[in-house]
Amino acid sequence: MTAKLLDGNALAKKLRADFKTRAEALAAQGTRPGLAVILVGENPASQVYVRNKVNACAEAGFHSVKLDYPADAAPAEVLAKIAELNADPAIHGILVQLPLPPQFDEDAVLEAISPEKDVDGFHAENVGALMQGNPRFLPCTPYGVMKLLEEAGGSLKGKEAVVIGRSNIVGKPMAMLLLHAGCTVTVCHSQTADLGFHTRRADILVAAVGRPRFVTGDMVKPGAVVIDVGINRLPAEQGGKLCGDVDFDSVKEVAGAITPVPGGVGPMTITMLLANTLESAERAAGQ
Ligand SMILES: Nc1nc(=O)c2c([nH]1)NC[C@@H]1CN(c3ccc(C(=O)N[C@@H](CCC(=O)O)C(=O)O)cc3)C=[N+]21
Ligand SMILES: [Mg+2]
Repeated sequence: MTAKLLDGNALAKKLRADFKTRAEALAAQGTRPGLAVILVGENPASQVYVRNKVNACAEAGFHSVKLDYPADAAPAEVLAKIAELNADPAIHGILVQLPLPPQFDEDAVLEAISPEKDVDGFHAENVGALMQGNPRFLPCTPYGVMKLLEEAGGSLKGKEAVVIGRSNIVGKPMAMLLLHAGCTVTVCHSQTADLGFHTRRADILVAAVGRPRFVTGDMVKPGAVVIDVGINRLPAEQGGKLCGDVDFDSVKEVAGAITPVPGGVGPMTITMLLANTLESAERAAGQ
């Protein structure tokens, strides 16, 4: 292995210790950071993520509430709860776990969250603010990736960055953050003609495709920083374990630095959710 391992668990632990100190200081002045997480349905992966988020809050000294709805919940009921949380002074962040069941209009739900409490950064107002270079909340996964890149060291200015994936949650905001950091950014996707041509030019390569082990060593420039956003559960007959969008074994021999799965981007996503909730609470307390 030649690549340096970018350890998301270690960085998350360091950042969360600082958040805990800040949360306790804020609580001593009467404002304990509070997060509400809404989960609709019984998707087992979503249940794990939501439980991890709630546990992370408790460990950092945040208040949290978890609201569970059955898969056949009426959208109006969830929207009424969001309105209630928008007005609740003990809640500084509201997260509705995605995906939602088919009877929901996801955009309508995201727009119902107060932009001041939209700690996912998915509300149109916050997406627009990010585009303009005036962000209120950075979307947690791309925000976590920027922290990992900071940890990798070296300036981002003038670097070639390639993002594979163009989702609203990861690919698009990721490209915007890299652009703001001074990278020359290329966004690749399923219709990209010659993917390898682009990825082999990347000093920084971010994979958010949702296909297990999609990025292989031959697609990577020697010395590149490779960030794996993928979380794929392999079928039971292949061991049932988690794997990323990057073929770790071949890429680690070529890259200069690489994130593992698990233990890379995932724990940083939750960490930046805490960061946004804490920031929101600090703002609410007038700091
Ligand atoms: N409104 C909304 N906001 C989200 O931020 C959001 C969402 N919906 N829907 C689903 C995705 C996925 N996501 C993850 C968070 C943590 C890990 C994580 O902690 N992963 C661990 C492994 C966890 C495991 O064992 O399954 C790791 O990579 O080390 C993964 C994935 C947040 N998401
Ligand atoms: Mg895509």
